[in-house]
Amino acid sequence: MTVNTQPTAERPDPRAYGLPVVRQSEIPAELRSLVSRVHDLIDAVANTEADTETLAEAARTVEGLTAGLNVARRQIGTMVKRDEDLPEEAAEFGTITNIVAGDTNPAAPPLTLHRTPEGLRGEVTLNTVYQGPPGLVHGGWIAAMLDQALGSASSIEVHPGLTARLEVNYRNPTPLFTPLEITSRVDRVDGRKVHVSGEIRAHGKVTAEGTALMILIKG
Ligand SMILES: CCCCCCCCCC(=O)SCCNC(=O)CCNC(=O)[C@H](O)C(C)(C)COP(=O)(O)OP(=O)(O)OC[C@H]1O[C@@H](n2cnc3c(N)ncnc32)[C@H](O)[C@@H]1OP(=O)(O)O
Repeated sequence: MTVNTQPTAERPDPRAYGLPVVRQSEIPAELRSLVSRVHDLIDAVANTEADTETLAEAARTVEGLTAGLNVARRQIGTMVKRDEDLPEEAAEFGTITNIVAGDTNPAAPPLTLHRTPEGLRGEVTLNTVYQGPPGLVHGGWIAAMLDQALGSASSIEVHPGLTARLEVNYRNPTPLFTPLEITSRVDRVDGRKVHVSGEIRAHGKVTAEGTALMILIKG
């Protein structure tokens, strides 16, 4: 595999690295439903003031469910192939349990990013699971969402890479329970170094800006 340093339709295939690949459209509706319900469960657990009997019963139930699901576990590094009507050679991949965007991760919001003429764009609304200061998104989570958006810009528009440096400017508080717009783009490509930038906006106002240096993975 060669590493391309200019925008290209070619993508490395994770199967060449021994990583299993699941097509996004083949994730069972039952699993998507479970992920969504556990996402809500995390929020309920984080905020419950139920009585101790209810809590103890819930803990027993969840323990039993966890044991049942652990009977069959995915291989670490399992990838999901996104179905965006792209030709096979331009297919996009992501880790299926990615904490920000993973299809099967109940702890992920999840953040879905789509191509635009300017780069990538996504929308997400966060609940108290992602809370830092009262009513506001945790700063580390803001950095995580920007890392994902900036890394995806490199991956989709140039080639997959790893974040070597990430800088975040927190311009305004980022509110919970508010649609957040996340945008990112590639600014410059210099050999294996890809310079990317992006923003988070609430009600059209920038709450955080990020710039990053991605280093393209070696082929
Ligand atoms: C599948 C799709 C996924 C899309 C979304 C993903 C979003 C999430 C992204 C992440 O969170 S990645 C996880 C967090 N990042 C890491 O764990 C990376 C840890 N660091 C490393 O593994 C290596 O340091 C790294 C791969 C970044 C670079 O090591 P290499 O050995 O491949 O690169 P090398 O040291 O040869 O440097 C290549 C060039 O980059 C430059 N460089 C490397 N690290 C740098 C740095 N930190 N700052 C500035 N420049 C840097 C280096 O000077 C050199 O420049 P020149 O070509 O001009 O000589």
